[in-house]
Amino acid sequence: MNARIFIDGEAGTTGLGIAARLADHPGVERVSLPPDERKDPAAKKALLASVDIMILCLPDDAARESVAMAAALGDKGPRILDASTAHRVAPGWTYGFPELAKDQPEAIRTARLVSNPGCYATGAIALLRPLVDAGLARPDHPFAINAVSGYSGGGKQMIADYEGGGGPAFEIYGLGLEHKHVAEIQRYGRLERRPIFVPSVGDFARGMLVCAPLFLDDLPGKPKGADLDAALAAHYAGSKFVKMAPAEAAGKIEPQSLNGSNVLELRVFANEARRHAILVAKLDNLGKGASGAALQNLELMLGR
Ligand SMILES: NC(=O)C1=CN([C@@H]2O[C@H](COP(=O)(O)OP(=O)(O)OC[C@H]3O[C@@H](n4cnc5c(N)ncnc54)[C@H](OP(=O)(O)O)[C@@H]3O)[C@@H](O)[C@H]2O)C=CC1
Ligand SMILES: CC(=O)N[C@@H](CCC(=O)OP(=O)(O)O)C(=O)O
Repeated sequence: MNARIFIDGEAGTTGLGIAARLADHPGVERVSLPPDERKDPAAKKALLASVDIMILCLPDDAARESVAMAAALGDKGPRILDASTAHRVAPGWTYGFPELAKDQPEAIRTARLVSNPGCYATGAIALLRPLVDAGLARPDHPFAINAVSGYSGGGKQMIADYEGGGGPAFEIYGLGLEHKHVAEIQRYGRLERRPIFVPSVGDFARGMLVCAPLFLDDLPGKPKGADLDAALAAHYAGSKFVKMAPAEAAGKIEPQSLNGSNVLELRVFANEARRHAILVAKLDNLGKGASGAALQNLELMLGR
């Protein structure tokens, strides 16, 4: 029997991306509300009782409302995959980054409530968690992370601003040091110390780079760049979507080459003479950073 899937927020950037990925998807029947009822709580409530999995692609407050609506149905309510920030570090929710640890795919497969990771958080956790797990970085290491995203990361409003000619070529933001992704980076990166996170956005639609600079002599055992590369390679050996890539000799990297895919590439740029390294993650913010990751989680929730 086909699984009945409802995308709440299907008219938004992430929702449209998931809907496109689910078109003609085997074993899945997508159910929708008529456009004029998509924000009508009564219509939503009536639909939920007949849905197997609800995917939330909503602003945080609306996501919380939909979760409460499903919870009111008890066991008859759908399982939930939430793409918003609302539940990523909430008790009872399973973090939907299957590559986090060996047992994470099974945890996602059996969970009722799964949170889809943030786009920046995906890159940062992918780089840092294996180093902490391998003892190559202490959990209390003072990490700083900087990143750049395409403007689609800001959803419909930012897309409209940029495509209407209203966005700057480049801007750094989050300078209040309270970005919404820091909590999940800290929790799932296993970081005891809150990292400093500096995001930025550029005048291109999609694509993302997340960077973590490191002083190699500040790490336990004073590793070489190659040791960091080997630890990341060991963690992601056999992974379908997270891949190690060689650091470009030219010492530069652009953010858009993975657009349209669910691949996350990791690189270690190192200068052994200076004992400096920069870890770089590249992903499509709408792919492995949002809709692609959601599809990967949905497949696991469907037992595939
Ligand atoms: N864009 C990205 O790169 C990523 C986004 N996310 C997260 O996904 C979620 C959605 O983001 P994004 O797709 O970018 O946002 P958008 O602004 O593009 O889309 C949000 C959609 O939700 C709809 N909506 C708002 N309230 C309700 C409601 N009560 N019931 C039904 N629909 C509602 C909006 O309707 P209307 O069309 O009328 O405005 C809109 O279509 C957010 O929580 C975001 O943080 C996660 C990862 C990456
Ligand atoms: C460029 C831009 O504005 N990006 C968004 C993050 C993208 C996003 O929506 O992140 P979630 O996965 O947490 O939903 C921001 O910094 O708020």
